[in-house]
Amino acid sequence: MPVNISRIQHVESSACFPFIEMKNISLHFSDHYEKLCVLEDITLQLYKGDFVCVLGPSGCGKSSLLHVLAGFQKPTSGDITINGTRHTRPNSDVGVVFQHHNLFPWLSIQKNIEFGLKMKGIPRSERKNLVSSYLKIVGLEDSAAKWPYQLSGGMKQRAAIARTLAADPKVILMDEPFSALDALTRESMQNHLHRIWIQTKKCIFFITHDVEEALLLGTRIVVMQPNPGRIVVDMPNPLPRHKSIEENKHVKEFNDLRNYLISMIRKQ
Ligand SMILES: Nc1ncnc2c1ncn2[C@@H]1O[C@H](COP(=O)(O)OP(=O)(O)OP(=O)(O)O)[C@@H](O)[C@H]1O
Repeated sequence: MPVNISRIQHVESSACFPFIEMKNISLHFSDHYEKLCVLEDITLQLYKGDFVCVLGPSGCGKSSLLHVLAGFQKPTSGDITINGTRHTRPNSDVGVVFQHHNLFPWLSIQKNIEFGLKMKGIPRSERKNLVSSYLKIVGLEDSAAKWPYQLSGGMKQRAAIARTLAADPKVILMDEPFSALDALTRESMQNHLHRIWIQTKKCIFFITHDVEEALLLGTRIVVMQPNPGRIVVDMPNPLPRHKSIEENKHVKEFNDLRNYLISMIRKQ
């Protein structure tokens, strides 16, 4: 069935109650010479189980929006609520995975994943069980005792994802987490993340420059435009979620959707 692009634009998510809501977010920076509108009047709702992929040209404000959502950056105006409570600073509801893993080099992989659980005061036996289950989810059961320097780039990023998952955040923010990886590792990481999302149904907010990656992973796709940074597309991804990434690449609509999204990214 051909994709009716006009029908899928700006469709509301089927779930009825957003558990993260960004309302009229603006972010301005100014110096002596000019005022820069990095984000202008952004309203976005995230629902449980959403995998939102954010695309847009360089400098359109994707990372800035993530920083505001993480609580790292105070917006100039607007509000964020999580489960109805105002969100103003970094906290354990929001986990972040960056482009470069930030594992502690002095701790084994197991201890890295355990770190947040220990901070939360979770008893040792429970910690052990949780760490093994997260190691299994990211496919690193055999690397528990290794040190970060002994792992490949993709394995380190998987360990960083496990560490974030272990803290049980309500939403995981990812800022181009695979962009430093080679093409093959990247493909394998996409499969891992797809499986992790199927297993955990965590809400994920994922920034990428790669339109295909967004189509293969996202349940929703958001496109931003610069000057000022704003959302121009917020659409559900019509590709079937039960299919594997490999199968979806061969679905007929895949190319139409990719071309549509590329045209929206380029449109000024
Ligand atoms: N602290 C800051 N002070 C001034 N300007 C800033 C600051 N942080 C970001 N900017 C500006 O905000 C704009 C958006 O930057 P941002 O990093 O959010 O874009 P992006 O879409 O993530 O870009 P990229 O895809 O290249 O990573 C840029 O013009 C950037 O120079």
